[in-house]
Amino acid sequence: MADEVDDFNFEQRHGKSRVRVARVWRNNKDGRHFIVEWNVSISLLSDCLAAYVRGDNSNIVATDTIKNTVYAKAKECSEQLSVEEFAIELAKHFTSFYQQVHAAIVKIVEKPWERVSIDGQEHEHGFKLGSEKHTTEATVKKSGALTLTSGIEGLTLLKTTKSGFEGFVRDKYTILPETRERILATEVTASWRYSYESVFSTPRKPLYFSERYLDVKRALTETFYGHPKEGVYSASVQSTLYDMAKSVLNRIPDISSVQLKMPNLHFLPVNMSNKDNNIVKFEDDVYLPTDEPHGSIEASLSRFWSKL
Ligand SMILES: O=c1[nH]c(=O)c2[nH]c(=O)[nH]c2[nH]1
Repeated sequence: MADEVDDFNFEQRHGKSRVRVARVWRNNKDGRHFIVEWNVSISLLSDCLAAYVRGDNSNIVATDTIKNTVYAKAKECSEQLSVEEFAIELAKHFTSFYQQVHAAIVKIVEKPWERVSIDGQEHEHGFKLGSEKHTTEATVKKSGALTLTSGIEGLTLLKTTKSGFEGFVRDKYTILPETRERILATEVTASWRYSYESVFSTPRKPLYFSERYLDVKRALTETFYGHPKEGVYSASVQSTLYDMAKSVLNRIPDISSVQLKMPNLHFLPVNMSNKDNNIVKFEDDVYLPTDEPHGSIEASLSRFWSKL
């Protein structure tokens, strides 16, 4: 919200951050339970200039009310839904219920609770925490205009071979030897934008976006590792990142752009000797793992003809 006030430009938003909610659905027919745990942050763009410049709160939706709405809407969701659908539902509520709210931005991070299996049998109500997190951000305007992005945080991948780095710039400060044999490890942060531009045009299929999330994760990991036996050679983090981004856009038609951040988590060869002995001679076996410092490599890829 940009306003002109006292000869200044003024922009403001308010909301509630890190509202934590868990929702359980119980299937009384087969006894299976489902749980999600969400950390919700909401920002409202609203006409409430008077609160800032005159101490007049008459247009303010209290951030406490914003927080309560998260629990009320979670209660209302009688069927299991994706984190994206919940974000859109919340944002729609704020923009349609309050005349002074022009737009709502809802960000959610989902904790990766996964059903456990005991002796190969899926447990009805037992869950353990997985690793990577599913994120989303929905922005909804009063008109129903939507921008929807989703993401993965903390997808940590490693392969012990089929990676190298050669042919890079060599100058008076370069020490790094060229190699066709190294460990490749990274912690992927991905975000992608869906092409739906209105809350009225999103797919109605239950858990549609949860399925797309799994598709993206599969595209990223399969491309990183390659075939289970042969693998695939990586000439650099850059080249693997590009292949991963491309596979997301090639496999999932309703994603219009994807951004990947892939730090290069180094595994340094260990060579140790003193004046008498070679204690450890590196033979692609003993490494010093380190994440500090790490290479930082990021890029985004979008379709030419996406409606962005
Ligand atoms: O895959 C890599 N990309 C780089 O840009 C780089 N730089 C570096 O020192 N090692 C690597 N590895």
